[in-house]
Amino acid sequence: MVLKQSQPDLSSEPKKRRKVGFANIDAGVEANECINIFLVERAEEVGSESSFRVDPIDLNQFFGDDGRIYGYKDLKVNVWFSGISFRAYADITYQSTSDGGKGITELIPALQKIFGESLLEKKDDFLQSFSTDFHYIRNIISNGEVLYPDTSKGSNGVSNHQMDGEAAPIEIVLMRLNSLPVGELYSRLVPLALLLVDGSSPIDITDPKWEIFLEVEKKTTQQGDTNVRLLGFAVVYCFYRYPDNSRLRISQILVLPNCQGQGHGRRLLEVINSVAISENVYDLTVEEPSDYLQHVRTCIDIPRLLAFEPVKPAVSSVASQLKEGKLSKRTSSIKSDPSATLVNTLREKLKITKKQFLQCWEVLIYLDIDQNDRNCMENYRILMSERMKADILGKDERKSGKQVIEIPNDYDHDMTFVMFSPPKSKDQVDENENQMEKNQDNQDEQLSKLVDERMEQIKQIAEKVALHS
Ligand SMILES: CC(=O)SCCNC(=O)CCNC(=O)[C@H](O)C(C)(C)COP(=O)(O)OP(=O)(O)OC[C@H]1O[C@@H](n2cnc3c(N)ncnc32)[C@H](O)[C@@H]1OP(=O)(O)O
Repeated sequence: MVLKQSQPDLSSEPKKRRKVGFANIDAGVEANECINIFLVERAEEVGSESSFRVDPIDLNQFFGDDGRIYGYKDLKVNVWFSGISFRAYADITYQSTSDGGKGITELIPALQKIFGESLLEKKDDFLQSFSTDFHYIRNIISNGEVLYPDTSKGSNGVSNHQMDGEAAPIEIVLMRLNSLPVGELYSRLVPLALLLVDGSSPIDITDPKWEIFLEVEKKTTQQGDTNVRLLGFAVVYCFYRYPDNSRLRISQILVLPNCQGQGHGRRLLEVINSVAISENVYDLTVEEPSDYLQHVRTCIDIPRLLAFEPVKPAVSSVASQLKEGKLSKRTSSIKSDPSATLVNTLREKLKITKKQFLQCWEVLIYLDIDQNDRNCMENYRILMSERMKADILGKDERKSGKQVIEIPNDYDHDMTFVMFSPPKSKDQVDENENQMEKNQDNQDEQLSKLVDERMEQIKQIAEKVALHS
């Protein structure tokens, strides 16, 4: 990487600081404001700010407690990340440095927290990596197990229709992470996970239970050479389940930012679903899915559920109750959950967990009702509200006297609830009831907002599913 100005000798800095006092305290600059990350696939793109710009979740988290960089005038950091070698190079420019009371932030160690050993020091080495590592991905996947396309044409439940009409064939290859070259590849991919997956951390690649699904695009050149480009990957852990089974958990899934929204994430998920079924694991879970991943996952699961014989009549029996009468006038709520038998069957056959099935269940009911029927939609909203309230409070809320109170926080005020069981003495109960009344209006408002958000999510999924069916 290049530091366009050499750093000053800091040995005389403490004296200077005393002289300027508080008047010139350096306000610093947010890392998010002065660092740009570009994903490039050719050496010629390096240096051009019109290259593909990555939109990281939050760069500030890698720069101290306040996310700010101190001691630079007109600092600009452009990081070039290669989609071929998965190496990085940082171009750092600034007018001058001076310690304005907060020191001078060391940039390289902070960038190394993100890019690790992938961050190359010399620009020439980085530029060369485009040619030296041109077949990096091709060489690595040559030992992998090809899961897609399925040569037996759909027998594992994954359709191969995506290949039709595509300029280049797509492959999904499964590999163990504890083999040396694959582990090294994963280490080079970690920066993408750190930048794009909220709260992610690198995994222990020596554990033999980690596997990686690599999705690639293969292009044959006019000279007959095959070029392989990585589109995305998913890291999956296989847990032991007593006594003789296992569970699969998707820990990280990522499609390269310049390839997102083109169906690659969906394809990866479909292949992992099919592996879970063919290996007959107990179930397939996803570790803290992001909202968008959850959206894509539900869009995939809805058609799978609709095609599964026992689901339709079970959904219709709940939906039919929404079609008649007014739910607001009922004294008791309707039984809207699917039966335990159905939940269990779906887990056994499709490997869908109960939690995920319940998410899909609400969409399935929505799809079964007439969305132009106002009465029906009002009933559906009441049902959703009851379900969400029960979810937050727990099903035996009244029996246990559990309550939800709103707690302010620095992040998302709307979404913070704390559940507590009130104390038993009379005074305490009275005080508690006062508190409850005070909170009641606010709670109803909060719940109504949550229901609105959920209804919007459901609507979007329903529209997508209708579009793809
Ligand atoms: C456990 C974790 O790792 S959580 C973190 C997840 N990863 C990240 O957030 C990293 C950054 N994001 C990504 O890498 C990607 O965006 C992913 C992995 C989340 C999704 O992959 P993508 O390739 O972008 O998604 P893909 O193109 O396959 O699907 C996109 C669209 O197809 C729709 N779709 C997919 N399958 C279906 C289907 N069967 N029926 C209807 N719609 C469908 C989706 O709803 C979505 O539509 P929309 O965006 O227009 O609403």
